[in-house]
Amino acid sequence: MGTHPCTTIDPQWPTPGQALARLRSAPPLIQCLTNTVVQQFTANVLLALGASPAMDDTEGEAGVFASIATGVLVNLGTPHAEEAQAMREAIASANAAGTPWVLDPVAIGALPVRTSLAHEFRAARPTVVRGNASEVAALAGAGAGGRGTDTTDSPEAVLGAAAGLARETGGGVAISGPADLITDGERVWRVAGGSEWLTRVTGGGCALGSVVAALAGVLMHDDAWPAGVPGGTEAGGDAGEGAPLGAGTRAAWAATVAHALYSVAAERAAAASRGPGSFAVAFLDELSLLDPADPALAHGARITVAPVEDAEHAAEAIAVDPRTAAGNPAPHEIPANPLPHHGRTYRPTGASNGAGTDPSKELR
Ligand SMILES: Nc1ncnc2c1ncn2[C@@H]1O[C@H](COP(=O)(O)OP(=O)(O)OP(=O)(O)O)[C@@H](O)[C@H]1O
Ligand SMILES: Cc1ncsc1CCO
Repeated sequence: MGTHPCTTIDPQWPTPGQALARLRSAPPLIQCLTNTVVQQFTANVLLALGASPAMDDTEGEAGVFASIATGVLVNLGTPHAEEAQAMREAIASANAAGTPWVLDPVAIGALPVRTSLAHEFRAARPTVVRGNASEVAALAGAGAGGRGTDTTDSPEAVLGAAAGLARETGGGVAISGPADLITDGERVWRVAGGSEWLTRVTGGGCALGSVVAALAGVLMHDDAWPAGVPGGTEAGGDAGEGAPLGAGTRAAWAATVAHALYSVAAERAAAASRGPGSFAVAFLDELSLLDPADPALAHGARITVAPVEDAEHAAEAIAVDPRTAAGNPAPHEIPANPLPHHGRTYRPTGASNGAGTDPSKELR
């Protein structure tokens, strides 16, 4: 490859469409130890995509289940004592089996039980950490957390901390927001698009974690993915031409693919929705209708990449909206919410581009 590996997406890496085809040809079994609020929505999201969910968070059997699962989600939204113990079992079992697992540190920062658990689990080296910007910053030791389950930071502002976290765990770190940022510690992939309606349905981020677990399960041990491509050490670093593709880089790319699939389905659902209720239903429909051959699921359709050594430079580079590039879909106009919204104007937190800075796209 003549080009610096940090600024290219290798054409040999599976596209979102190819990854989706592989997922559907052999549906991954995804164990979700997740919060009580989002269990059904999460299971439905996985089913709609083509994966097979199982919400086994029972102490004494969660570890047994993790030994046969394709991927595992550990989400700290409602971390009761028994579930916390089940999480320990599942993580130990997943690590022993080499099964990818995703940590979603929901609302950590000020809350002691989940914050302590998140740091305990971080030391077990999650394949992917997925959270909103405040959650990722808190896990990286660079922030005090958000407002409950909502972020008070932008993904761009916490990118440097996220990259440090990725280098420490040797995995990928994914930050959701108006545009999603995913890093392996060396470079950052930006996924454009999506829909603000995802923030108005509970579990928009939590279910995304399960989709990341599904794609990591499909792609981490994918034989069709060439092993010797530029860029990547064990920790995801840039080892140069011909070096083995690191686990961290694979994890970050699997997470990027998951975010791209999610983003396309959300945009299409938003176009067919009147509000959060119809959006949630349409989103499940659109996930199931995703077509692997759709040009919107090619590499360049919404994914851009930049080096992360200099986080400021990376934030600048990725601030260029790739949707203006040839072959990309026009950004979807989010319809105004026709319902009164408790007399307040909803402003997406942490917006630095796209819908977040366009007042015409506010939900009122
Ligand atoms: N302003 C926005 N515009 C478009 N998409 C958005 C916006 N904010 C978030 N999203 C999308 O919503 C999804 C969930 O991200 P979010 O940051 O809300 O997660 P979260 O806070 O962890 O969610 P939760 O804890 O409610 O499950 C992601 O797919 C993200 O891309
Ligand atoms: C609302 C809520 N409370 C704890 S977890 C959760 C789901 C969204 O994160």
